[in-house]
Amino acid sequence: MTDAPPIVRLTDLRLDRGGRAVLRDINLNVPRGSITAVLGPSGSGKSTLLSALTGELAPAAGTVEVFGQAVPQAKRALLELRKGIGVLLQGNGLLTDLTAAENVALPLRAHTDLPDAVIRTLVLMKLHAVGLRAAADAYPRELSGGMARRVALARALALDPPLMIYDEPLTGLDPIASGVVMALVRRLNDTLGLTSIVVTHHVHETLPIADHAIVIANGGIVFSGSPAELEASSDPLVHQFLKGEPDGPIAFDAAPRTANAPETDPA
Ligand SMILES: Nc1ncnc2c1ncn2[C@@H]1O[C@H](COP(=O)(O)OP(=O)(O)OP(=O)(O)O)[C@@H](O)[C@H]1O
Repeated sequence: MTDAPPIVRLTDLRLDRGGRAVLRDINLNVPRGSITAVLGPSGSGKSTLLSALTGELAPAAGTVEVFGQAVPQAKRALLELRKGIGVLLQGNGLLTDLTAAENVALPLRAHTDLPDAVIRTLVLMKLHAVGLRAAADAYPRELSGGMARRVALARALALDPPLMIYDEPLTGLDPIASGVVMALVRRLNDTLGLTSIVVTHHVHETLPIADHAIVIANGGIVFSGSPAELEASSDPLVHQFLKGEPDGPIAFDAAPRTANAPETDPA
């Protein structure tokens, strides 16, 4: 795992939103086969970082490489790259008037010319992988929140992407469903030979399945290491984040919104 080139490599990356730097000096290698947890408080820039991986947001400085190549700006090349990235977005995004199977089939219909029978077989395989083959003909309203999340996961896996990105996969799930989803993330990663990036503020549910963790706060990476190192860290920033304390070196919700405001000043 460590000798192979990284699936994602971020070098001296700066990302701007609304005319100001949200993240700066970001350096990160995501090794093939690993699960990396990207942690950080609300508004710290986790979604912004994901946007750079999928090419929605171009770097203001530095580079983003995925599968060994710089993320392209040209639309066609970008679409090609994105086929290799499965994204599980917050809130599932399932179409309510389609069954679970029809939802999972959507990327296959959009990106392949496979005959219906083959698509049906592939869809059932994906649903089986998330433990929901029996729910193929159910509509989203007939599924629990956790089941719907797993259908969305099957859909994200439809095109066999080597890289999976999870954006807050546990939002709205109870502790049991959360445990099921996180165990599934680990199992799919290992059995399908994937590489996974999990963006979340659900630290305690995510660390047990992660190989590597980074914490984003105050515009940069304030920790990078193993989950055990994270939990043992005595860094006040990390401590404040892990304990969810409102007062400390992380300026919660204090980022100025205007383009010209100084970036470190509390609002
Ligand atoms: N389109 C935009 N225009 C201007 N500012 C933006 C835009 N999108 C995000 N931001 C700002 O960038 C910062 C980082 O936002 P981002 O959504 O990446 O954080 P996050 O860590 O994903 O938060 P959350 O956990 O709440 O989803 C915030 O200060 C936010 O207000």
